[in-house]
Amino acid sequence: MSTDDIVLPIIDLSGYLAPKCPEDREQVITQVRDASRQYGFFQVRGHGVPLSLQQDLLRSMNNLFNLPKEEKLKMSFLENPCRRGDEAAGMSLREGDPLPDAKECFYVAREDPIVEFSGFYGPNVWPNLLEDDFRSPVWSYYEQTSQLGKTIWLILLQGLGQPPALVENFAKRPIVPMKMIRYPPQSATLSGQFGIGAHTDFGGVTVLLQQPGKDGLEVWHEGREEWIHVPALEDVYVINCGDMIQRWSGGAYKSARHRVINKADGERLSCATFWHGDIHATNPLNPDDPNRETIGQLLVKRFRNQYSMTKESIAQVGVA
Ligand SMILES: O=C(O)CCC(=O)C(=O)O
Ligand SMILES: [Fe+2]
Repeated sequence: MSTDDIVLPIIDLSGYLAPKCPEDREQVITQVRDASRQYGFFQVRGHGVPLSLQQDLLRSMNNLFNLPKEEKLKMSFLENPCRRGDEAAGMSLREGDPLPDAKECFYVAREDPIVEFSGFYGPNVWPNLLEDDFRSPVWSYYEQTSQLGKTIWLILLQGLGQPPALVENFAKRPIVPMKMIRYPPQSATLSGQFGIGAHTDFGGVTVLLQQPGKDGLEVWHEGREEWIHVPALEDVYVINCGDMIQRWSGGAYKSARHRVINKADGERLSCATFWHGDIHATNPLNPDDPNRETIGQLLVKRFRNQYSMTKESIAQVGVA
């Protein structure tokens, strides 16, 4: 069952990005803090990512996903040392779910010339498409949503009374994977199969674009024990906090469970930019936290079974 009577707040970020008076910023900081406390999720407009770029991204995603299967297989993320590239439909099975997700995905992340730290840094793979049909718009979009992710971190820090300067160390060489997703029509999925099954996001801030008009995202509301339906609105981003933020904020900010059941007639596209932080960074939400666990260590713990990591590369990240 999902409910339509709770609406996730829509926060206008222009009050933070281009304040007319100091109170404008304070107001956004308070709104973001309250929503992250209550839901772990909120929506934003006035975010600074041009609508035309969002549209270019969606077009580029169609160009990619419409390539022949064999072409996509050549870019399989399973063969890539940095887990960049293509994840075919039906590859992702969460513990406890009877069936794998119906979605297919393509991953890009920050571009570094050599593979380092178990592949958390390294080069991307790009499909054989004209520059303007994929790489160029996707990269501009990546950069813009990375910037937005960093801004949200900044607001979250300030919401807990931390100085904004803390974000700089945290953002030195941020790990920011981006996942482009295509969901098949619900009629093409098996009974009991989700677009993406219920999960929390692992890390920091997620900046999610839903293809306008293609509803499907639902967020779990603990108090009501109901799924909140999040409509796919044009030029509105969905933002949520991952497990790392919940842990580092001492539970002040929630990492809420969510899932996708494609409610659109046809396919549905979405794109998630996951802004984690520098691999060596520790808790910026509470610099006095006695636990000095780094982002790299948390990432290894979570993904060591999925990535093919050698002992040496794990040691590099600083995990025994
Ligand atoms: O496609 C969506 O709306 C949500 C995707 C998501 O939750 C994820 O990729 O972690
Ligand atoms: Fe998610």
